[in-house]
Amino acid sequence: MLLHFTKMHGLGNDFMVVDLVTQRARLDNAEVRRLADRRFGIGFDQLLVVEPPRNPDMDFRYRIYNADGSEVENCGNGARCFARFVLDKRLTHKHQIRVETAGGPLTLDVHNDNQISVDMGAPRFAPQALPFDAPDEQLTYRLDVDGQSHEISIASMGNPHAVLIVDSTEQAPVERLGPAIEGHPRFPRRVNVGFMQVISPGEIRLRVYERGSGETLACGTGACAAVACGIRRGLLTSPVKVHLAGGSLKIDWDGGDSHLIMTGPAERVYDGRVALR
Ligand SMILES: N[C@H](CCC[C@H](N)C(=O)O)C(=O)O
Repeated sequence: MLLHFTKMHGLGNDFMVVDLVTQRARLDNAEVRRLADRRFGIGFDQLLVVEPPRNPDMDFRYRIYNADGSEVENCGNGARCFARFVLDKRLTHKHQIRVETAGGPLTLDVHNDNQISVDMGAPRFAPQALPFDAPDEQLTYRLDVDGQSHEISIASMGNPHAVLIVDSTEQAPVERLGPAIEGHPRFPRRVNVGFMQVISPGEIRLRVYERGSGETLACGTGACAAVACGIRRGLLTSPVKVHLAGGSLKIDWDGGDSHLIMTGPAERVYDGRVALR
């Protein structure tokens, strides 16, 4: 069977996007891992799947799979590419698109200047929302990693994030601490790990070691989680510009239960077809 797909990226966080509204295919974890391989397959950080909604109030169901085959709750850069894809493929003509994800509903707004805003819902900080093993909700936690104690903040954007503050993202020990925290036993479903350098109350640099994919050039939900934790700790004030290796995002959040809005680009690279096993 030949599966049509579009290769896309959001600030270098790259995706294989598949329309399972007009196509039918079964993609199990092993097949996702094979397709994710950058030599034996197509190569991507995440696979994004467009399906008909289960909730009639929604336009689509949006499913996300990491390169390791794990299905996850949300992908922010992917949400912007999702909006661009369903319009390009004429699966909708709407410029405000409602999608259901395993992490909750998202609203995608496609602007005329090619930027796309995503209403990511309200960040959640309760440990059980991630899940994270902690007795109660705090602004920061101590986490012992390989005999060293690190201060972290946590947030859920539907998917789990740990955020560390670093003096310099360039010097941050991402290769060592990223995987050690991603698989830390206090995160039973693993965790995305953000390394945030505060430049000013309205500007940060960020690197993210992503759960199930490793360090990526950008992480949309990671940018949202880092800004939410920074605002909550009084280090940042909305709006915040987030500089990532692949480019910049704008995050607006008024705190509390208000919804966080992420704005940035989405690019199409090529259309392809791949033979499924
Ligand atoms: N690795 C993430 C999913 C992709 C998130 C990222 N690519 C984004 O743009 O939000 C997780 O396991 O929760």
